[in-house]
Amino acid sequence: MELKEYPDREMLALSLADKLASQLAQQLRSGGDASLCVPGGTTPTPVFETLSGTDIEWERVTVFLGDERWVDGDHKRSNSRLLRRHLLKDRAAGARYIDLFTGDAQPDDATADLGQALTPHLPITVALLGMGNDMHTASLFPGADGLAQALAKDSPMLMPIRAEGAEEPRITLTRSVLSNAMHTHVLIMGPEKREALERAQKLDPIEAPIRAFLDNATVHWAE
Ligand SMILES: O=C(O)[C@H](O)[C@@H](O)[C@H](O)[C@H](O)COP(=O)(O)O
Repeated sequence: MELKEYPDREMLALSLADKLASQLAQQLRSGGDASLCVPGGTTPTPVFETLSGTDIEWERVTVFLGDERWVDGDHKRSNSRLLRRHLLKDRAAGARYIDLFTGDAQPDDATADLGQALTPHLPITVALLGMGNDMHTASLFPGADGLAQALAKDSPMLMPIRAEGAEEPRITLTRSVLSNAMHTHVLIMGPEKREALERAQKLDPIEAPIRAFLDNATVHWAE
């Protein structure tokens, strides 16, 4: 794991957006299309705002979330809504977007079709992960139903998740997909998350799911 500390959140957002764009561009230059997996939550908004204006060939980039809350796309807790407002606009409006919320009654009904839609875009070129203070990432929450299966090296690509720390059922990409990304970045801000990261480094993924992705990751932190 590499830890990058920034003097402030603005510097972090500018520098990280630049890094993500250059890794996508590098993949595009090599001739293939690229995929970008991003987190929901509140932290990534400034990174999305900068990234959306970067000059790469977005038409050849497929964007999807690492997890989605099972709510309509216009619900205030929808991660897709956040992406449409802050990332999939400006130059990045040209990107292809795979929406993990299918409108099925339950996330369980959506995993097979979504797995088919995502497969052509794997391995993920660039994965950006967030982390909660409880050390969850994507919707891999400590104590969630099925967490051991989601963290297995041969996990199904996507799983429905129900967990105490989550307000609604969710769908999440799992270890087998997220840990195979060509480039992995973790974005955290503030002292509590820094402390949680340090705790996670000493724990097993079943207690600290972010741990499963740290070995090959660059962690970006600002106060
Ligand atoms: O849908 C979600 O909630 C996320 O994808 C989740 O994994 C998020 O990255 C962390 O919970 C951090 O969230 P914050 O950035 O809001 O602290």
